[in-house]
Amino acid sequence: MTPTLTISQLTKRFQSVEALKQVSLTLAPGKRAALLGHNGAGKSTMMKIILGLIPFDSGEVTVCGEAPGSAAARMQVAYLPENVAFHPALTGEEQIRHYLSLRGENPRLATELLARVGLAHAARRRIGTYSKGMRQRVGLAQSLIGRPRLLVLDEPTSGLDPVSRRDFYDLLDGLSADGTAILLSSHVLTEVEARTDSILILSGGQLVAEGTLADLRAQAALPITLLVRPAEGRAISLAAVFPEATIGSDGMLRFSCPQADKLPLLASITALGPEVADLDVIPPSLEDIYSHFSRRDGQ
Ligand SMILES: Nc1ncnc2c1ncn2[C@@H]1O[C@H](COP(=O)(O)OP(=O)(O)OP(=O)(O)O)[C@@H](O)[C@H]1O
Repeated sequence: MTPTLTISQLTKRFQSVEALKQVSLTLAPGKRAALLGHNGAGKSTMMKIILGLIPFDSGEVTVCGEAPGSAAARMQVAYLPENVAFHPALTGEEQIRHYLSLRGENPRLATELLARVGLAHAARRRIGTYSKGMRQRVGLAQSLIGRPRLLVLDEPTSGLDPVSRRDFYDLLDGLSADGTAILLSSHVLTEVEARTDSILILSGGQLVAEGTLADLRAQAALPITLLVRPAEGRAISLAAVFPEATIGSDGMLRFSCPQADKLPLLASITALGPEVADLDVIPPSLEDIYSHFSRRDGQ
């Protein structure tokens, strides 16, 4: 299948700053990728290059096989900025009708687009009366004009409450099921963990990690944590058996062990039978994994 987005050995400099260094990635139709990275990692620069807003120094970028910024590529790509601004006096319907007309499409499609993003009930209300989540939906409806094959979303859920976030990702699921590829940046690691197909981590302009969360977890090989609750009155005797564990103020024994040692350690803990009241296995969180990769080049 031809990738929707291909980036190969992309490098971009701003005077002395190397904002992107030899970045390569592909995004297939219908795939949702999350772009993570510290402030200044190069996320916006990459998005601007994909949209054709700024030139790059070397490498290759194609959007549906076309050069970014070309008329053919622009027909296939849509962008939702983080803080999308609309004229407050326009209704949602007027806003979308206007942009449909600019794009040479039938303005009547506005009703369908607004219904698609769950705004049918408010289509004739002024945008000035909308909540932030509703404005994001207008932005998404606007970005769907012309059925783009690639959606570039800059922190699309920032400022949204958990329910609005979930609804927003539900919308993206529907679009990706229709074959739209989605590249979104976010700082909310837990939501991208559950709602995207792959995670891309930029650090200092380099793509330092790429894959599913399971891939990244395996690559990072971070230790897992085991939390053991001793049975009543057994904390001291249990701690004596496992000097490597630390005892928290809550009386729990905490183990940090490499993945490879997990099963043997579990076996030795469960072998103690009634000495142990409960046990939790806590894998490294996405934050742990993200920090691991982000720090690799000393950031
Ligand atoms: N027009 C510019 N002129 C000079 N330097 C720039 C310009 N645009 C970006 N940079 C630099 O390029 C690097 C990458 O910036 P970029 O905006 O892509 O980061 P980002 O990952 O989007 O950060 P944030 O999360 O803060 O938005 C930074 O060091 C930034 O200062």
